[in-house]
Amino acid sequence: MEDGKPVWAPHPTDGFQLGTITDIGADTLTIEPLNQKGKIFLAPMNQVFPAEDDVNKHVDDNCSLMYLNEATLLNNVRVRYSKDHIYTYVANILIAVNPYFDIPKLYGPDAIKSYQGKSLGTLPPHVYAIADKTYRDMKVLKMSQSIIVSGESGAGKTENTKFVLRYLTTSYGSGQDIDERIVEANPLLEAFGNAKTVRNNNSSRFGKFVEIHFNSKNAVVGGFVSHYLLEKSRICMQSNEERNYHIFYRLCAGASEDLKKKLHLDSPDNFRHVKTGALKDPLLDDHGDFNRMCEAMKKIGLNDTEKLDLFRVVAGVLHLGNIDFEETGSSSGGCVLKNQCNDSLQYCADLLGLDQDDLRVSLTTRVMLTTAGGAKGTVIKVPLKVEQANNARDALAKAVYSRLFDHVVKRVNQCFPFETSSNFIGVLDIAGFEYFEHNSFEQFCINYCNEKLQQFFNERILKEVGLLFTKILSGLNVTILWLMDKYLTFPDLVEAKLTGILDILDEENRLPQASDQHFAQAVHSKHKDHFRLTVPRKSKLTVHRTLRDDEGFIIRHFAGAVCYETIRFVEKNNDALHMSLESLVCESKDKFVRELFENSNTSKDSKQKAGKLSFISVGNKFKVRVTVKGSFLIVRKSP
Ligand SMILES: Nc1ncnc2c1ncn2[C@@H]1O[C@H](COP(=O)(O)OP(=O)(O)OP(=O)(O)O)[C@@H](O)[C@H]1O
Repeated sequence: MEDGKPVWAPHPTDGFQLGTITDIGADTLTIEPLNQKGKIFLAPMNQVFPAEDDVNKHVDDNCSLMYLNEATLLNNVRVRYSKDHIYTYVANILIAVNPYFDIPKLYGPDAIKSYQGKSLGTLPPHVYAIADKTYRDMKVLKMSQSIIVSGESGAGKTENTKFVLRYLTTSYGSGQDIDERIVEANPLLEAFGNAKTVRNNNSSRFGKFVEIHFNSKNAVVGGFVSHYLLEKSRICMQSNEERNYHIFYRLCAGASEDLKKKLHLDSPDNFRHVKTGALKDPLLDDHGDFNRMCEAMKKIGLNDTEKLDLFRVVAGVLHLGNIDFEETGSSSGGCVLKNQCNDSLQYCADLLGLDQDDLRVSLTTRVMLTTAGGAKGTVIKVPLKVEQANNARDALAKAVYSRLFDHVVKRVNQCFPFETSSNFIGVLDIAGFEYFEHNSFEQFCINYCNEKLQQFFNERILKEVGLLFTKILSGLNVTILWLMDKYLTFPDLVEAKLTGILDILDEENRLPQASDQHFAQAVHSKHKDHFRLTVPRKSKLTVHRTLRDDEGFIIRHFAGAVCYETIRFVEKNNDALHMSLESLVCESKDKFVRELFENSNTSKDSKQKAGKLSFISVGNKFKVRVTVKGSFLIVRKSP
């Protein structure tokens, strides 16, 4: 840092502020802010960085800055964002800042045309440039390529994913129906898999990997969508300012009177599974979105019967949620349906093709086969307590809706079939990093996936840079030492066999007296001195400091520390549906519902046969291995 020249020094809210150094201490520097003369402050020496000569000038590529440090990189992105240049390169990685408004002409047909066949850097940074580079790499290298879109929730991942798909199908499509279908599949997927959250009115609550397939002449021939881990807990419960999946509200708002009558639908206020969250949002147009979704369904080739099948099951889940139980008061314990729920039971049973009485019995009892004593293999019906029946009802709702979502994705895939393909371009868009005042199992799973992706990113980039350095420095006697311990400690905390948080939780689920408190205690005792884990009372926020050690834990993620409240972790980690309910839906009179549960292997599970409510771990389904080749796109929320 040169004498008298401006530097970037830490700022409590803005990240960094410009100032000059007025004094130098042993470990600190005295800084005088440029815009607040005389208001000097001390800053740690390693957090003060040299500034560019002209801080208002910006460059397309962060690598072209004279000084490369956190402050200059951020400032460049900020200056560009203020001029509506939302994209910035870091070599062949693209940073995108969410503008939250439509920037005129940024994505129009002319823009698409202008980026076709152009090398990265020829034109201003753009998501189209990344898409085109990926396409050219696929063509030249004759290898499939992938783009990873990463960023916190609401950063713009899904929007940019859609721009990539639109660009590739428009530029390199075969000009047939299929190009449009690949793009039009999104409104349908989003209707069933997206929801309003505190951070994003259209938040993806599932991960997807969209492949666009090309023939030997490098023209689009079809597509394929893989989906991961729909957030099931949302189907039965949402926090105050959030909503359930869009489709529930859209159907209530947009269905014709005739359809509403058929499905016994009225306002969402009348359905337990949707009324817990925010019902109305002035920015959401459920009626209009219903019509847009129906239009998209038509474009991708869904007929009226298929549409009705989907809507029928959605309505069935809504009515199921309205079934309530009360104690029988008899000595055998158990519960019965409340009288006022008989209509809901009937509607749910009719819409899902179930026998009303069978549904009633399956919700309030579970079937067990005796395994010891008396006549082994005798079927007995065990009455459920109110809480157990509530859990059974919610487990059924989650199972039916998630099977429906699987079907939607499968049906979407049938809309752009291809017989053979030479290569594909894949775009990975997973639910983004989340951090709220209260964070639960859902945030833990989502953030874990994001952490894995970040880890892959770090390893890949460091490896590439390492190889480059090794090449440059070969011949010189230099050892390259990578300080990666901070990244490497994450997997053993979460994934390690037996001692990782996911295995500790599974172990808890298997205990006869499983409890959230015991789980949290086990996490702390097994990772007492782990760099990434600490107890809630060490949080910087008062709200977390009130939690006891057995009520939560803090994980230091790559994107910041998050305090997880462990209440209901055990319950949320269990995906099992008891045998009576599973067999009931598997044998539905309704062909569509029956098919949703085809290949349902849980019904054949031996533990289920023994009559136990088996445990199916949700957390374990999140254990991921990311092995992708290709380009990166990092999206950021606007400052
Ligand atoms: N490039 C853009 N231009 C205009 N608006 C945008 C752009 N990117 C994002 N937005 C706005 O921001 C909202 C949130 O973006 P998006 O849904 O893509 O976020 P996300 O990163 O996928 O979030 P999540 O992880 O919650 O799914 C969009 O609904 C849109 O209104």
